[in-house]
Amino acid sequence: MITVRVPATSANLGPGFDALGLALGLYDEVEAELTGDRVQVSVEGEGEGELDLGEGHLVVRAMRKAFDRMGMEQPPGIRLHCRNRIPHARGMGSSSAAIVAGVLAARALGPAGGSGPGGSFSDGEVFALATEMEGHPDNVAPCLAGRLTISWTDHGGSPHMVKLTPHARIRPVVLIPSARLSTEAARGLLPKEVPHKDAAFNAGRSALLIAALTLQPENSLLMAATEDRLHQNYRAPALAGSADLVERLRAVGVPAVVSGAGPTVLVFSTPDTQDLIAPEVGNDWHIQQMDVDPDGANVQFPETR
Ligand SMILES: Nc1ncnc2c1ncn2[C@@H]1O[C@H](COP(=O)(O)OP(=O)(O)OP(=O)(O)O)[C@@H](O)[C@H]1O
Ligand SMILES: N[C@@H](CCO)C(=O)O
Repeated sequence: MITVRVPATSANLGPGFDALGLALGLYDEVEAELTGDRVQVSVEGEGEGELDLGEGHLVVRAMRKAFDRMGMEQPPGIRLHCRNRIPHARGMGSSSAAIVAGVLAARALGPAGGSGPGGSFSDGEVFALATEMEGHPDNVAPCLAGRLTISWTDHGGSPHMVKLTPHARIRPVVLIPSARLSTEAARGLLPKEVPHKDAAFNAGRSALLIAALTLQPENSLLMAATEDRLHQNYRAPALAGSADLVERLRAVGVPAVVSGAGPTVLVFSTPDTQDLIAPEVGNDWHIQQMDVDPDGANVQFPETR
């Protein structure tokens, strides 16, 4: 039996739509083994009593895809125990985490017993398969690698990433509501085309954000660098309270954005702004300061536990 640990992630970070992502110190753990003749899934925490416990479970679906991709015969029996802490459909990368967990579990339980770079299923192939299932690389990249990632897809459709280290002054804070919003519904609100001036605006802000998060974490730069014109306004009708909260926080000088497809709000707090957050946030939100996860997903084999 192996255990896969996968971090929550926040994508977009304001202007970096489908490109930027941050790994957070909140983890799902999946114990997996090949056994018996059927799929048995148990879930503890998020999704308990809600999720499909058979072939339809997202981790199982990702394992099946990975076994196919590795050219391995499908094992009839899979046993999973999932300890879920990442909230679902809140913009904290729960689906990417489940997909990455499944692909890494399948690789670890597959013929090569967990091939790394140069093995029969490389890290690049893991990234590509997880991105194909998720649809975009911005949550998958930090989930696999940790820290702050810039990800993109080349003309052949393969994903790539660069990993950066956020400055130690940056303390991410997430404000999590109880309401959910599926990524699919949130993507359905986006227009097919945007004005050129808005695209240019976001290009500049994204570049500035990388500088502000890694080199110059000054609040005035973070405020400008977290402005967005490509997705948050279009999604505002479905984000109701989150859009209002982002506006209220920004009005008092706190660099707040919608986390992923929402509705969680992400703040890049610094020692200068951390005390400004709580007074703007009502009781309906769970406030959590987060560490940045440094290393991304990992697999523990029995001998390493
Ligand atoms: N640990 C899990 N196990 C099984 N299914 C999961 C798990 N996590 C998420 N899912 C599935 O993915 C859905 C949420 O995915 P969705 O892409 O809508 O949101 P998200 O990944 O939480 O947010 P975002 O992509 O904006 O960060 C859940 O409703 C559930 O069906
Ligand atoms: N970039 C994605 C992240 C959520 O999966 C979006 O905003 O739709």
